Amino acid sequence: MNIEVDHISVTINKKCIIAAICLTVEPRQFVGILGANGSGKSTLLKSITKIIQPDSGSIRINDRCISQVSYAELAQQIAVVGQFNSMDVDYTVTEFVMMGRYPHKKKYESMTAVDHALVKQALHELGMSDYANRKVMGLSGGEKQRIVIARAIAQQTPCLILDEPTNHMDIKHQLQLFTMLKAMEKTVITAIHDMALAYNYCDKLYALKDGRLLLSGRPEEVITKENVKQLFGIDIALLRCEKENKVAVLYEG
Ligand SMILES: Nc1ncnc2c1ncn2[C@@H]1O[C@H](COP(=O)(O)OP(=O)(O)OP(=O)(O)O)[C@@H](O)[C@H]1O
Repeated sequence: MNIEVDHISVTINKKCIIAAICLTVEPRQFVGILGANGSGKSTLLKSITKIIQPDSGSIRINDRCISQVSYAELAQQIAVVGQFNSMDVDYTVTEFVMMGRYPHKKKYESMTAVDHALVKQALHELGMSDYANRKVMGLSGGEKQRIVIARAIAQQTPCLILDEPTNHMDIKHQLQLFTMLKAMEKTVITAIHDMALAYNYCDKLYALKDGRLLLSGRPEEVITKENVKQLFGIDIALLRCEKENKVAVLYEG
């Protein structure tokens, strides 16, 4: 799936939240959105998923203007993991993840063996198989986050849009999640605060500052000492681990 965001701006209560943002996402590209708290990452992602209507500019999905794509159709194309997810439901984990199959169903259409298999597979991929019959309400923060992602995976869309998906997750599950997302070869757009994950997993990064696009490019072009100072006002050092072909980011304050 390709996504083209062309000069979108969002104003809320007369305050400019994002201004003239442009973004191009190629099919199966893994794109990270960086930026300090309040820089506009969620607002940008909500605009792409039609939760917020920009005041100006346009968004095209597979060369179609998003205003012409219905919510039902959008849900078959894009699965969303929001920053805050309502989990106050009296569902089992399986019932919750099964909601990811709704966009593919007509009214009153029953779930099939294929739907059940996809839910089972998604739970397996997130390491949540043993929790299938547990109640959502009793899960820990990290476990809840993993079933929200499992629901998005079960939705079987070509594109995933995630707002800080590693929230509440321990380091092992963060790494597993990004390794899994990368291996899926879907189109992925994710807001992300962890610069090492962004550096090591993303194909392309966009960096926002005060609602404006400050930088874009490959991780090694965007995450530099100078750029991070400009974006976050902190000094970093990049440590290269040649054997693993990975980069660690040391925050120097
Ligand atoms: N409905 C709203 N009313 C007023 N201000 C809003 C509203 N929605 C967002 N904002 C403001 O817009 C700015 C950008 O918010 P947004 O959630 O997009 O930032 P973010 O980059 O995702 O931040 P974070 O890293 O903290 O999640 C913030 O200053 C926020 O307070």
